[in-house]
Amino acid sequence: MAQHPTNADGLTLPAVGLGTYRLRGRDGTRAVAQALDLGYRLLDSAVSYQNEGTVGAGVRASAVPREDVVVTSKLPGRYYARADALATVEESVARTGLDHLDLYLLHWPNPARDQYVEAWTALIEARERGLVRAIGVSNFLPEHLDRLAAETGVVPAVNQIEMHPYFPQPEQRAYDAAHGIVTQAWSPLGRANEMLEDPVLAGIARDHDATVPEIILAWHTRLGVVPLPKASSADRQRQNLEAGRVALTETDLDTIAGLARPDGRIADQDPARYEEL
Ligand SMILES: NC(=O)C1=CN([C@@H]2O[C@H](COP(=O)(O)OP(=O)(O)OC[C@H]3O[C@@H](n4cnc5c(N)ncnc54)[C@H](OP(=O)(O)O)[C@@H]3O)[C@@H](O)[C@H]2O)C=CC1
Ligand SMILES: O=C(O)C(=O)[C@@H](O)[C@H](O)C(=O)CO
Repeated sequence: MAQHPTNADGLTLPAVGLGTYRLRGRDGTRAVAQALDLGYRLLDSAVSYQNEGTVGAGVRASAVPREDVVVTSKLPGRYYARADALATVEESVARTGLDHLDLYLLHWPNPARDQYVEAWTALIEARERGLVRAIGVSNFLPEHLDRLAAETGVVPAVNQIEMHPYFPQPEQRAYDAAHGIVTQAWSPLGRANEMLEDPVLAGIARDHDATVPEIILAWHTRLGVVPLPKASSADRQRQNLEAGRVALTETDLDTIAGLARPDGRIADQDPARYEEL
């Protein structure tokens, strides 16, 4: 499977990860363990998903060695004060039942509260203490990333953003690439909205004898982005993991670029204004 080496944190990410929003409880644990046994090596959780325990249990239940798995969680904005942030990272580690987490992200910049630099310094400390191996952010815009670099000198390893054919985010991706930040895509399948019925994508899928989700995830991979599709069943998990086998043409890429919509977000969550605590 293709690898996307990140910056100085030294983490190596696989081409596709597993989203876990709404995977909870015993079914969630089974879905996570099944995904690992099918070949997934990157799991995306968050304090807000209330499933770090489920994800950790899935890691322990699978046959895959712990050190081969990149387990991710995210810090919610209500814990951005330094002491809260460090205690929350410790709680995340404890909830997973693992020795450490591999990647920990600030979930949203929440710029009106102006606490994300303080939270970032806490994540730097958490990394120094060995609680997490690598640190990054999610939903950060260039102005937020510029501040982290200017005020702490530490550039995030990862920026996890909404990205799918209706909202392809070329400027943010270019910024991330120019600064050595790996872009991960959340809701890469548009959370199974009408995009999965898009006639243009369906046409490309027919040309490649593939499904629309495979075309979409192959597009992410081709653009150097790590998509994090959430899927429960083995069939969908396998399909998504293997999507990179589809070799899109330059014409396909141009056609998909034409699907971008000015209001293409799946919800009203512009990180310049949106707050999630
Ligand atoms: N950082 C952030 O702010 C955010 C991060 N995320 C992360 O990104 C992950 C993915 O985003 P999410 O919002 O879950 O949405 P996705 O775009 O991953 O879509 C998930 C939906 O697509 C369905 N699906 C998955 N694979 C297929 C397939 N091959 N064919 C048909 N349908 C399919 C799933 O079905 P089923 O339910 O049957 O599995 C589910 O209904 C999250 O789980 C979370 O980890 C998400 C939102 C915000
Ligand atoms: O799922 C996440 O990671 C989020 O950040 C949430 O905002 C999610 O996108 C959502 O829809 C909450 O209503």
